[in-house]
Order: sequence, then structure tokens, then C-alpha cells
Amino acid sequence: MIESKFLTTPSDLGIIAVGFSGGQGKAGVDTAPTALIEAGLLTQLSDDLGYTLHGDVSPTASTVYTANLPAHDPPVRGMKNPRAVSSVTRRIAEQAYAHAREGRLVLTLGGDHSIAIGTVAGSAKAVRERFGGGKDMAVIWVDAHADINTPETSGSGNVHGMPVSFLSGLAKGEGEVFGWLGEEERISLRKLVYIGLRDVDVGEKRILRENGVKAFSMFDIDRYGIGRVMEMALAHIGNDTPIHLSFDVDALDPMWAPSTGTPVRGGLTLREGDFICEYVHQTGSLVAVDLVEVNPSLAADNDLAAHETVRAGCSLIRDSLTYERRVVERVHKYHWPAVQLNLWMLVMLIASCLIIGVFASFIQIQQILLLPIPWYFPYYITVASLTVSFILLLLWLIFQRRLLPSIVMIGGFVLFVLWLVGLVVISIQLWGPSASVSSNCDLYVFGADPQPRGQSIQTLAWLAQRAICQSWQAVFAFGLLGGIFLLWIMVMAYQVFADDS
Ligand SMILES: NC(=[NH2+])NCCC[C@H](N)C(=O)O
Repeated sequence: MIESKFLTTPSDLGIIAVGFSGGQGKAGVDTAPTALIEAGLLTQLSDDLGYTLHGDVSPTASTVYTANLPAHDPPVRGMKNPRAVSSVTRRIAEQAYAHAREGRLVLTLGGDHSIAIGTVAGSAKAVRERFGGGKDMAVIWVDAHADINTPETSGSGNVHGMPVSFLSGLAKGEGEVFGWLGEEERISLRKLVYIGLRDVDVGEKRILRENGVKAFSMFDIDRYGIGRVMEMALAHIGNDTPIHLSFDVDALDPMWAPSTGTPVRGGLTLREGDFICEYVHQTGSLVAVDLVEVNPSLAADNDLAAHETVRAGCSLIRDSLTYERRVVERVHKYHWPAVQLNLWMLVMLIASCLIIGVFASFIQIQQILLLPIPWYFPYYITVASLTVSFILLLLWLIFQRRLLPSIVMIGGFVLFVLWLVGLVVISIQLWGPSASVSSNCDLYVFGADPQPRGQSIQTLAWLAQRAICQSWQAVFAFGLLGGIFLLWIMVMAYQVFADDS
């Protein structure tokens, strides 16, 4: 079961079925709720998914919202049927509010998209009341169109192209035409996300740009894939925000949903539409769902088209409400700074190889001189070899795309400690109290007076001794460098880890 963050009774559904078509010019969208219910949508929700249904469950309930519409309804500011749309949406807002107030999920079957003025207003108001004024509801508007025309920018005068502008306060209503829409019913444009846009009017584009509205067009879906788009959409909304999903069936490609008033080719596949619904449901933040613009009478060549569209609608609703636990494997994606990491490996490899080489030759020298081999010679060789193995391990993990910061941090720490011990011992040998290497070198090698010249045994011996002294210096320099680099890799790993969360 998906745990719901904002509903008190998540298995209760408040149904609003609105047979209304006044937000646009084509008859037929008003028959959609009946068609959806007759296709078995509500029985599936109650019998298969286990919801308790409240509200408009009978196939005829959808007519009450449009009863007693004003007989005389001339345009206002270019809007067609303004009074009818205003009074119907007001009624819907009250219904949606009543269900949402109870902590139920609100499911609205439209109708054209103008009815979202009512559903969004009602749920926004309930969210404000239930969670305090500070909490704004987010709206995910899945649609081929932005529906954000103001009466002034609209070319058609159809209110189904304007709901977002009234809901966000871009367009102000007055008197009997949306005068009822108050401050507490508003939504913020910052919490609005569009998905599926591909037919946006010139005036709408300007509005979207000027208000910085988050919109994922079909271009974005092609570019990033629907999975990434949903991730970005929800990242924008944030995970502590109730979500109202308003799904216009024309977001789907006409191939999947041909029976709709304003079809636009090049849309979402049915599967992408389903994915959106599933994804939003999985957030546990869903408080309301609308399905609009299904118009069964617009079946151009055959009845199959209408049937398909209704079926697509049912599928969308089901997916946005399916109550099941999916095991979500959290996939981390760590972003390692490639250049730094490569530099680190290269420098550490050089330092380790140098140390191995120097101490291997020191051991040989001791053997030739028949001197005992001090414990720290093999110790250095071991630590440096471990470092080389660690680098090989990192390369292998990078190749497998499984370089976890924790592995790097633990490995880096262990090596750092070993490395530090080595560094301390070297320092003691170099500058320690008794017969230190450094003082011997300064005395007999670098400070030898006179320095031997010419091809003699003495010169060769002096050169051999100088090489040993220089090797000690190199070992110290690279030991110090390695220690610092090991500290650095731990910091780097921590940053990569912190970045991810
Ligand atoms: N919900 C819809 N199907 N809206 C279509 C809107 C089309 C156009 N932008 C208009 O303002 O008229």
C-alpha cells in the first residue's frame, strides 16, 4: 500500500461526475462521465482496488451540475457561456471542498477542462484549511494545451482554454462570472507543473515565460524520457506538498485517445500517460485527480475510437489510484569529479611505485652488504602494494559503475593510517636523534670535502651513497604527498556522498 501523506481516509474516494460541455463548443464531452462509469470504471475502483466510493456514483448523477443553467448567457470579455461555466464550477468547487475536507481523495470525471476551475479551487481551499495557510497545493497539469489564456489573450473565447489563469489569479473574475473565486481558492504558479505541452498559443507562451512556469513539453519528454521528466517535475514541487493531478486526455496522442475536442498529434503514448499517473500516485502526495475532455461522440470513423478513448481514460484513473506496494529500489547516482579522481589515481600510482622501487633496491643493498634488513623496508613495500591494489579496485569499480563513496572512504582511511605510520618512521630515520640518515648524508655525502672527482673507486662509492641519500629524500617527499592525497580522497568521497543526498 502506498502511504498517503495528506489524506486521512485514503481508501475513501469522493467522486464528482460532471457532464458539462460549456467550456468549449463541441457537444458530447458531457456524456463522458456516464460512458466512463458504464465502462465499469467505478466498479473496478471499488471491487478491484478496494475503495469506498462517495458522491456521484450513479451514471445519472453527472447531470445535476448542469441543471438550471442560465437561459440567457451572452459573452463577457469574449468568454463564451461565462455564467454557465461560473455557476457549474462554483458548484463543483463546493463538492470538491466537501470531499477534500473529509480527507478523502477527490476523483472528478469531466466534462471539458473548464471544470478544473472548480476542482482545483475546492481542493486548494481544503488543503489550506487542513494544513494551515502556509501550505500551497501543487498542480500537475497534463495536457497538450497550457489552458492559461486570459479572456483577453484567448482567440477562441472558450473557457476550457483559461482555467489556469483564473485559478492563479492572472485573470480576475467579478460578479456572476467567477466573482466567487477567492484568495483561499488560488494556486501558486510556482507550484504548477505542465507535462505534455505541444499546442500553446502565443499569448500563453508569453505568460509562461514571464511567470517562469515549469513546463515539460513533448520535446522534453523526447529528450529526457518520461522517467526523468517526472523526477524533475516532482523535484520542482518538493515532497512535502499535496498534489492535484489534472489530466486532459488530449495529452495522449490521438492514436490512443482520438475522441477529444482538440486533439493534437505527436502526444504521449498511453504507457507514458499511465506512467505519469503511477508516478504521481507513488509519491503518496496525491489529493485529487481530474480526467477531462473525453468526448465519446467525436468518434470520427468508428465507435472503436470512442471505446478506446474511454478505455484509455479508465486506465489513467486506475493507475493513479492503484493501491499496491511496489518495491522501489533506490538507485544512487554518485557524481565523482572525473579529472580529480584520475589525477589522484595517477599521482598515487607514481608515489607507490617509486616507494616500492626504492625499498626493493634498499633491501638488495642491505643483502649485498650483509646487513640485516630493518622491518620497515618490507613494511613500505607492503603498504605501497596495497595502495596499488586499491587503485586497481577503484578502476574496476568505476568500470562496473559501482564506485561507492563509502568504499573509497574506508579504503582511504585504512591506507592513510598505514601511510602515516610509514611517514613517521621515515622521519625518525631521516632526522631522528641517533645517527640519522639526514645528518650522515649531510656530513659524508653532500658535505664531503673535498668531493671526489675523477674515475676512481672513491668517486663511484660517493655516487652510490649520494643515490641512496637522494632516494631517502624522494621517499619522504612522496610519502608526504601520498598522505595528503589520501586525506584528499576522503574529503572527495564525502563530498560525493553529501551531494547525492
Ligand atoms: N482543454 C483544452 N482542450 N483546451 C484547448 C485550448 C485551445 C486553445 N488554446 C484555446 O484557448 O481555445
